[in-house]
Amino acid sequence: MNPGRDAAEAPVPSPDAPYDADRAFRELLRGLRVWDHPLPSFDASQAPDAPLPLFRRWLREAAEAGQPEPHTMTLATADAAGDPSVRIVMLHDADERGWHFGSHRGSRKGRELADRPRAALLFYWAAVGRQVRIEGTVTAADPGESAAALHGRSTGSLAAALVGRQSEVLGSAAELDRAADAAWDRAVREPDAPVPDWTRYTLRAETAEFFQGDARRRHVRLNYRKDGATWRRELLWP
Ligand SMILES: Cc1cc2nc3c(=O)[nH]c(=O)nc-3n(C[C@H](O)[C@H](O)[C@H](O)COP(=O)(O)O)c2cc1C
Repeated sequence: MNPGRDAAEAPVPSPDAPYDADRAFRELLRGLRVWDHPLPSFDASQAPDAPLPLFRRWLREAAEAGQPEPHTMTLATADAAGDPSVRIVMLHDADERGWHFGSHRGSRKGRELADRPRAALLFYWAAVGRQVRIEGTVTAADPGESAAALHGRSTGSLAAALVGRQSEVLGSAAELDRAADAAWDRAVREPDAPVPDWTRYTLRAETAEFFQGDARRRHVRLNYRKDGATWRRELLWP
């Protein structure tokens, strides 16, 4: 194994020195890098008038560059007191109506969105050094559209939705095993099984920011802001 430059420069710990977990962790962090591989350039002056085509292009380029799971995104919501929470969800579609995802109405995020239908999405695609932030208002689709969207997805997605009770406290792993097995059997047997709690949500963007990372930290940030029927574009300091 080649120890590399960092290892060669690291002080050799005495065999009697106690293991310092804090220090080891800090050194691990310091040894990690971002933007240390060739990245695409981004000419913001050539960007389209609206964020959707650019988003679609960047997602495709992230997938082509080998970014694992580029269609997963961080969804931030807030409760009625304004306390934030985040989690990963899957992007089901992005079109003129907005960015679509699915979840349980009774989950923490579902309850937060019912109280306060505002959210932020974040995509980070390390393979291309790109980040996209989208903010806006979220609407819940009606039961018919939600059901159609769920039943158009895989058996695994239906089985996961059928398990239900998302974000409730789980009594034991065995309880989940039984529920998951029953849900899977039902999803196979009944591909149109109803899941009334499962909801398709759509975030209508009001701002969308595209960040292109650069090895020399000369990052490009292009922000789109909705202004009536059109989008305003502005560069931001990195
Ligand atoms: C890769 C990945 C994809 C996920 N996709 C979804 C999803 O599409 N919908 C969903 O409700 N939860 C999804 N989850 C689970 C959420 O991150 C989260 O644990 C769950 O929705 C409960 O969140 P909440 O308690 O904040 O409501 C996904 C998790 C991961 C790691």
